[in-house]
Amino acid sequence: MSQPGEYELQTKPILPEDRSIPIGCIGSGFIMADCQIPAYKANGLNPVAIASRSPDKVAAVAKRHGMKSYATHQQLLADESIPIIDIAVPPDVQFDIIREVIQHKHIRGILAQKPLGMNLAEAREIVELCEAAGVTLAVNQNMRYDQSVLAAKSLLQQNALGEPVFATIDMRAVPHWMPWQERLGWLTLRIMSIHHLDTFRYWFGMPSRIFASLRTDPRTSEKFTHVDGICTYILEYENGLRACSWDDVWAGPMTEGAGADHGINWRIEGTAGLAQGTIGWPKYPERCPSTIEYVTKQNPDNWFRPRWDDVWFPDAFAGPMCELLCALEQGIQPVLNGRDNLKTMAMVEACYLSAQQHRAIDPKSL
Ligand SMILES: NC(=O)C1=CN([C@@H]2O[C@H](COP(=O)(O)OP(=O)(O)OC[C@H]3O[C@@H](n4cnc5c(N)ncnc54)[C@H](OP(=O)(O)O)[C@@H]3O)[C@@H](O)[C@H]2O)C=CC1
Ligand SMILES: O=C1CO[C@H](CO)[C@@H](O)[C@@H]1O
Repeated sequence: MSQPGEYELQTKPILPEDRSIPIGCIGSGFIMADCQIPAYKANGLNPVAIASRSPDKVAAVAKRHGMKSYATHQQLLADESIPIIDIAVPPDVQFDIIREVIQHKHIRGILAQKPLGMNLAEAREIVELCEAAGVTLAVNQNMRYDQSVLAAKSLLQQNALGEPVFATIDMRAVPHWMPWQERLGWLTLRIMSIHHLDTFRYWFGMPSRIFASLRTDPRTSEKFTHVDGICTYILEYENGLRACSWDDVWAGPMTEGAGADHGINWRIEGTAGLAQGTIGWPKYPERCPSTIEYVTKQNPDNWFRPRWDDVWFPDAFAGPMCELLCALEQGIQPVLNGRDNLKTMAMVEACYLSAQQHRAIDPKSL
């Protein structure tokens, strides 16, 4: 029974009516093999075939998940029974693959990985090519489907917190290493901060200005030169809201043995209430659900602490694919559509520019 100040919160994606639409997967690394495909299967979706660079690895992943394996993605794309393509390859490889995908008239939808392009200009080209080809493009900004992020969005949509005043994401955690990061010289902004920037945009819309300050990660700078190690940024909104995040992917000398006190906390303060939570992925492979707790002026002595068993890695990875399939069923654009994602890409670009020029940047001007 609900009490005053208690809200119905969404923590799961909306499933498509028809879950049997065949999905073809390109890439067989961690995120495809251990997160995307298991999440699709758990929700009754239908990933049928997979292809990537190394046929032996692909065959092993295909066997594990009961899928067909193709030796090349070109062979997969030629299979006219597969209208949906799910891509999870390094960012510098993604554009060429999308270019090939849209040559095939039977393909109706693409779920691409974040970052959509190597930079905003490339992401724009991808969006324009997909639009011209009539292929629906969605981007896998799946932090939006982290259960606590969805729950917070529900609170905001129901105006439970009043006008948002101040919001923070405090990350002290080391993301899993992807070998191509060294080749690209990227550590945090296009890898992890892109999720936090996208989450702020999902919660509050597009900011007017971003001020970012970055420094190198002392551990990674021994391996390769980068600018985006530990990243801090402040988003300024016209209505006075300030949202900021510090993405500390070093987390103290954690991996050098000084203890493992790591995690991610978020908090939204509004004129009528406060919500705060944790993000569970840093404990992966342990299944550690994200959390939320909130209190409002309607019932000031009562903190509500709804809980669930689902986790971001892997469960939340069903969200963007469900969204794409629902959008195709209804003949509309997914909320996570490619053109909309250009705003998130612009926010990332604004962070790079801001840090370089030591001034606030309006992402809408890029
Ligand atoms: N949305 C999210 O939460 C997350 C998104 N990601 C994104 O997903 C993507 C993949 O990440 P992840 O799985 O962790 O990375 P991995 O390095 O584990 O896997 C990359 C995959 O791409 C394949 N690949 C590499 N080069 C090529 C190529 N030239 N042509 C075709 N395939 C190629 C690799 O092949 P091979 O098996 O031969 O090495 C491998 O199967 C990245 O864009 C990353 O940013 C990653 C983590 C989380
Ligand atoms: O997108 C992402 C989400 O979180 C992961 C945590 O290991 C990152 O590595 C990744 O790139």
